[in-house]
Amino acid sequence: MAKSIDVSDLDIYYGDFKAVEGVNLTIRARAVTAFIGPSGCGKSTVLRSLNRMHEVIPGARVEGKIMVDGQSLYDPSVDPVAVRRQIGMVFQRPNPFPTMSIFDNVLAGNKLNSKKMSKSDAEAIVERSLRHANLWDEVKDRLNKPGMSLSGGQQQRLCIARAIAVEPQVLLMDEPCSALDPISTSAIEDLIHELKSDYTIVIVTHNMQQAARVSEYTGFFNLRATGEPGRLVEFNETKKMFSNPDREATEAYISGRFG
Ligand SMILES: Nc1ncnc2c1ncn2[C@@H]1O[C@H](COP(=O)(O)OP(=O)(O)OP(=O)(O)O)[C@@H](O)[C@H]1O
Repeated sequence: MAKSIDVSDLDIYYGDFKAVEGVNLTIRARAVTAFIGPSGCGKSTVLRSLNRMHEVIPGARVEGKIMVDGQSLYDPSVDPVAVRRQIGMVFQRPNPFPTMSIFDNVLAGNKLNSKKMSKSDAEAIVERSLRHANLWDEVKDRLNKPGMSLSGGQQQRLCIARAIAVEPQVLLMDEPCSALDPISTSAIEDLIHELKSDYTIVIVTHNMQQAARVSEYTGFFNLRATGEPGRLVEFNETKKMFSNPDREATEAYISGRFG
């Protein structure tokens, strides 16, 4: 089941440094939400706070509230490892486990979660996840070859297969195409379109055309000045954001007048 996420009054710190201030937004289930904005405005920081990846950095902490389908993500009773299984992350650079086969890479998350499974269950999960990631036809005859033997675009789809093999409800993507060529980028964008019928997707991208192509909602983050915390300047439907944004600063950024 895809989930919605409600963020209120979110401040995020690295030690004493307040990196992000006062973020309020709702991420809809079964839709793609894009985060855009200039470098250093806190897009990745906010993204990482959505599955508690942020807190693995020493000194990093969050204030405010993040509710996932009505449950507080930062409640002391919530297990961060379980959160990261429900809310998966795909990173900028494809990061398959270098010593593992394609088959084992897909199952890596399931094994970490120490689910015992039969060979036939494992095969079914691998096939389903690779099909879902639009990679099955390209790799089905070489599942025992190393994950690293694939092209960059295939490796990124392998990482997406690994993320969805544990059946998360939300997929967070931090610039998933920035290390890929245009053809692989287009394959990932097609995949994002297909995945949104099952998942809630949040994508950080520097590419505004990509945000316009793949998302239904867009958040524009910005900094008032260097050293100030990042803020969410505007959150809107993507169509409106790119045609008639509410804020002057959004218009300036989208039209290339800064950033
Ligand atoms: N691990 C960290 N420790 C300390 N400060 C950090 C850390 N990661 C990010 N920051 C700081 O937090 C602020 C927001 O960074 P973040 O990476 O979230 O921005 P971003 O909008 O995703 O940038 P980019 O588009 O360049 O990736 C920046 O000032 C950055 O230097």
